[in-house]
Amino acid sequence: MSKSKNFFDKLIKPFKINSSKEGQNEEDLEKIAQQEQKQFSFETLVAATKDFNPHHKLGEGGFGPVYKGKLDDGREIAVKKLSHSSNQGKKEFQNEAKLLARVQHRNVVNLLGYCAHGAEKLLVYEYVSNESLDKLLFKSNRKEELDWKRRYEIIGGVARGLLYLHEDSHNCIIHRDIKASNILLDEKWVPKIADFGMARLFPEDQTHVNTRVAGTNGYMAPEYVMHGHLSVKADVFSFGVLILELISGQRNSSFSLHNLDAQNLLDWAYKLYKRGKSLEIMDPALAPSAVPEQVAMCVQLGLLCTQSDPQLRPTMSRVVVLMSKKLGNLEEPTRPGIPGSRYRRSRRPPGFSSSHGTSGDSDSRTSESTFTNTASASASASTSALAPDPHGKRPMQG
Ligand SMILES: Nc1ncnc2c1ncn2[C@@H]1O[C@H](COP(=O)(O)OP(=O)(O)OP(=O)(O)O)[C@@H](O)[C@H]1O
Repeated sequence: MSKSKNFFDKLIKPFKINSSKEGQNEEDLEKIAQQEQKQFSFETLVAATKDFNPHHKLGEGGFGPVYKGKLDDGREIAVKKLSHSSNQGKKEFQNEAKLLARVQHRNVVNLLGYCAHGAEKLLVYEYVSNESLDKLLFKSNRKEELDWKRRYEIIGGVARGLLYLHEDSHNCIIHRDIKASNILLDEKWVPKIADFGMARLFPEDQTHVNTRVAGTNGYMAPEYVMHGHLSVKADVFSFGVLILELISGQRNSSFSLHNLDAQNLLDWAYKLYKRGKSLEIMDPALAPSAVPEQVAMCVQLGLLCTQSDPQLRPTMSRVVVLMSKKLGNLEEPTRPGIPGSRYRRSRRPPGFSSSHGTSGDSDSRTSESTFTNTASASASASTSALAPDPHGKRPMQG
């Protein structure tokens, strides 16, 4: 072989496809293309979860069971098997999931991809290792681990995640179900908002109002419960409830303090605030770590976010600005709205019963009985001029 031929061969070697490896390369390209599409094969998910082994089950929410899994490349994942109640077609599901997989933020659980296999629809999320906030805040004896610094950072992180969903993601996403159990914490206690975009994956059809995605006890903005008015301000309200829960360590939906002249957590916070005693709302577990000025500012912020009039509530961008500012510049909150409870699809005849109070209901999905005008409110949420997009894609204009 001549010198120049040798030189030429060396030059093109990296670009040459060895015929014996040609098939392999094609496979690799296919794999890359699949990853780009964010599509997972069903077999991959079966292998990752050991055939959806019950031991791998992390829990079961309103949309179906969630399994922990491990991909071949070592990544840990959480696979949500959507229950068959989603009546969305395969193509539509794939399109929506593909869009949602583009939503990427440090404070939002990353949707790695999806899988549509026969009737099965699955979502593949990054695995978030440190429990959901409700388990730490309300249920465990690990409450002390949530010192003030962590709680303050959680408030800030959720605010930034929501701001991203409302204003900075490709399509504006109204979450509709901000609550402690939808905030997951990673190993560094970074909060991540879970379950965003579910309204897009469980669309309402002509005959059914999918009230599952409508919200949860004690977190729902009154105008949404009563009149079906859906806007980003409904999320702001739920965020405000979350702030007050983080400070008090009390669940709003099951708030009870004897001898207190208050109907619910928000009412109690407002009364204390008016008397200049905001700090009395504080979870005793916070006593050693609290920074009083920050706690007082956050109580005020929680109250601003839960004001009855949605117009008066700050946008999430304002919340983020307020949190980064020097303390003491907040406006006076007006009276909080009465939070509503979840309402669900019901087979009962209209007018059977009505309740949307906050008393005694827990955050679990057992309150099937709540129904009536609120269901029609949800229906109007999908047609209301204030809610131009029933799937929570766009915020209320103006
Ligand atoms: N990405 C994830 N990483 C780790 N655990 C997760 C992840 N997603 C969900 N989980 C866990 O799986 C369980 C079920 O979650 P899911 O979001 O389906 O329901 P939920 O939050 O309990 O209720 P809801 O449907 O009302 O939101 C919960 O314990 C949750 O903490």
